[in-house]
Amino acid sequence: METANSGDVDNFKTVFKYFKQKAQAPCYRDVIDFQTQRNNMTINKVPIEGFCNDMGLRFSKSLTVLQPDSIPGLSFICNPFTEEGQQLWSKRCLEMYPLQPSKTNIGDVTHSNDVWKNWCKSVNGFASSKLGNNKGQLQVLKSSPIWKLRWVTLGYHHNWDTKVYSDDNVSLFPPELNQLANVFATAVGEPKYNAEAAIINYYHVGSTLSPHTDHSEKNLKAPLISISFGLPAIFLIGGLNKAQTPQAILIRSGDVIIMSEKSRLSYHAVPRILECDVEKPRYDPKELFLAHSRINMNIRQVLTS
Ligand SMILES: O=C(O)CCC(=O)C(=O)O
Ligand SMILES: [Fe+2]
Repeated sequence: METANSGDVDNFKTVFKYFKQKAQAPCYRDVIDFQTQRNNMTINKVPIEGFCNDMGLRFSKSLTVLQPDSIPGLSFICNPFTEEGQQLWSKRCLEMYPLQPSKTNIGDVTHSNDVWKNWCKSVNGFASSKLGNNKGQLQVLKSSPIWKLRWVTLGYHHNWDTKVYSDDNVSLFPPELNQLANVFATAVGEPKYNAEAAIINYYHVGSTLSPHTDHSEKNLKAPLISISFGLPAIFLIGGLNKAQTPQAILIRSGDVIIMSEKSRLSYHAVPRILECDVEKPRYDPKELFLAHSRINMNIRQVLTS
């Protein structure tokens, strides 16, 4: 049986370092791509009638939930969002969720709404000056305060030092995000799911998220729901200890991962954000941000009932 600590072997770290390396591009042959691979997995078509209004979801009748045999408890939904739906949620993550009463890594600057406005002003400047050069646009993005945004917490604010959620540190969870999380929770048989906390992670090419488990929630049975937009990423998921060699999964914009049962407490990480060619300059602030970044909404239920 697996224990929480099985000696000092850290096979997770080896795989993490392999995909993180900059010296040469890793080989992606063994990375699971749910868009093209359908062997050795359960495929569930789950009815979701009555749920989809205003949520930006593509399917009005059912969701296809993929559950690979090799990762017990993990469910994957290939981008269920419309193009407009992706824009809507990305806009919320950039314009709305970083404002008070959220907490962010860039503190009070964001509270005054200046960061986003400043970025919009720069992009409007591109349009009027016809700054049609991708390199130039990326340069401006990198020097904008928005580039420093790394995380936002919603609802029960995750305390990064104590790793404890407290009733003294909680704000209203966005109801529309709870509604969206509930669609995905229902699709894996958890219709009573109540989203009470979320970490929104912002990544750029070169950013990583180290191997960890999420176990601060009082309720360790309710699934973790993870929704991503923007650049693709490699996601690693292992077992209850770091000795288990993790599997690599390709996540694209709009993809949803639900970690329940055994995978709820499994080690996971993001070793690499994949760069994409930006063919043409962008003149929309959120489109330009997303052409060079990845946003992940990581949603949790904290309480037991
Ligand atoms: O960015 C991701 O895909 C995962 C984020 C995550 O694991 C977390 O926020 O705990
Ligand atoms: Fe996590």
